[in-house]
Amino acid sequence: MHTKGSSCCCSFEDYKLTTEWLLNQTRHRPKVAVICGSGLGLLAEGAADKQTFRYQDIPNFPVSTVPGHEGCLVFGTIEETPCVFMKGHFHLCEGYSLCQVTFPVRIFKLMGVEFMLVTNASGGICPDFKVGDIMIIKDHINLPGFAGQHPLCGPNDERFGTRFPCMSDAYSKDLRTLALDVGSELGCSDFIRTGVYCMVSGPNFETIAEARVLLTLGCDSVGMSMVPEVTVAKHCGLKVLGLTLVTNKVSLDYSREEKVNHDEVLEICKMRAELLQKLVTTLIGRCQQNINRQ
Ligand SMILES: O=P(O)(O)O[C@H]1O[C@H](CO)[C@@H](O)[C@H]1O
Ligand code: HPA
Repeated sequence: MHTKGSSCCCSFEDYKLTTEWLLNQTRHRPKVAVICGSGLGLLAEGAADKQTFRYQDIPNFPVSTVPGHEGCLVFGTIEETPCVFMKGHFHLCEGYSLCQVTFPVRIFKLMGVEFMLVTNASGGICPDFKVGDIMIIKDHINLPGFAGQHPLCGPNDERFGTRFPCMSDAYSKDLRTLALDVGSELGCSDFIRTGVYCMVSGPNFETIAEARVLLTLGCDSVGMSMVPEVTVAKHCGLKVLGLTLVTNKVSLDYSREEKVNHDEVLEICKMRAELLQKLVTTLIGRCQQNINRQ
């Protein structure tokens, strides 16, 4: 794997090599992939028959450098659904190219994954949002993409998808409806929201002027990840659900004294991890019913 500007630096052979390595090391054949954002690695704990690989031991895999990202791939089953969990993912601000950030998504596709559930932490922009709310992502704004930092820039490999993919339905409507239903069954409708997520490159949290711009643009929450993975997943035909945990309220007002920091973000993730795990586990069971019906 080599780096070439911001465009794709991985060849089809790189993806194939990693996929074959994993398929040779595990008997699991995942249908669902779950990407666990900051402090949300616990989501993998509900899986049975687990097999774990550290990122540094997987050929071509980047390694996690952000606190709260354990850096391992966990295969297992949830209610008989074969799954793979990424305990930790990669960020542009760690210095990775977007091709490296999204590398695992194409591995999942080549392994036979059909559904991808992405979770992360974000700051609430919508004034109605409260800390601890879980937002089902309806749509996103790819702010780095506006500036040419886009995971699909560079030569297009038709084996993954078309040159100009449609992104108006990146987040599956069926899965969003399912998530709302499951949330209501679990009695957490009060803090389940739906909205538009915006990705910024980070690593700094937003200035107040930037936060006001995001509000004007129609963003409900803001974070430093997820959009590249979702874009690449949609490009290669995966069905995607995005859940973001609102870990802090983004300051829109110069008189507000609170200052956000990553420890606080991890603290809120810890507080909500058990509930998110229940939500994700139940959703995976329902995805299986969907797979069986196909
Ligand atoms: O997106 P995840 O990995 O959850 O991490 C979130 O938490 C970090 C900030 O505290 C940022 O990296 C933001 O994107
Ligand atoms: O306020 C935030 N801004 C950007 N990313 C984040 N991740 C958690 N909270 C935030």
